[in-house]
Amino acid sequence: MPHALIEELKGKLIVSVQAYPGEPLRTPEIMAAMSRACELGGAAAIRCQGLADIAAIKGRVEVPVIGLWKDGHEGVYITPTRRHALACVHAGADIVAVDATGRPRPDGRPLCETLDAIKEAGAFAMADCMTFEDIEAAVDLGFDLVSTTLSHGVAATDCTMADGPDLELLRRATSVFPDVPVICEGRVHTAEDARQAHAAGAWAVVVGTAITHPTSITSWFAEAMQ
Ligand SMILES: CC(=O)N[C@H](C=O)[C@@H](O)[C@H](O)[C@H](O)COP(=O)(O)O
Repeated sequence: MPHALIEELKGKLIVSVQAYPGEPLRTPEIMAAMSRACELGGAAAIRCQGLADIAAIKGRVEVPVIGLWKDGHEGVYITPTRRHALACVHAGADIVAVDATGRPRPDGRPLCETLDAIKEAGAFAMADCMTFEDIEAAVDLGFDLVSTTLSHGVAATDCTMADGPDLELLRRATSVFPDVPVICEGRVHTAEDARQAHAAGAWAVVVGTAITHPTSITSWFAEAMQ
């Protein structure tokens, strides 16, 4: 039986509030204001990037904060080491999201060390996965939540509105692990995508770009009028 904080997320929408390096909205104050706006709209948790954003958002919303730290942009870059994960906990993350793929980690240390450190620090751990095998391994290790986050392997901002979530991976994971909180994340671009992910058994659905990345959303509309 998952902890009450994870249980509270069941059937809910989580919003990912992130701006990328060099973008106009990339300041903690703006990310915190946007997070509060999403909370008012019904977000059951906020997923966010970077220590300053985690701290600012934690101070602004009541709902749980899923924190991560992106360091680099190739290979394992989402909370790549134990040090990054502990810093996210200390910044205020209730749940820490980490890259849980089998790819080499920058410090050469095993993923289980990061997981243990998060748990010892009193937080929960979310496994950002690429494949079904990643999900299996993360369940075996004892992650509190597993997610389809990395299944497409391309930057969220490089997608078009027509790209949808990986429902096939989601369905396989929820049928093999019916008791594990499996999160659908990545390319949930429409309310219909979210409905389908929910119907496919997602414990919760994370929406980022389609709610909180106005540059991408604007380009989708502009391109539709070409
Ligand atoms: C692949 C990667 O680095 N994903 C990141 C993880 O935090 C974010 O850039 C995404 O916005 C997030 O996963 C939500 O996905 P979408 O923006 O597609 O709703």
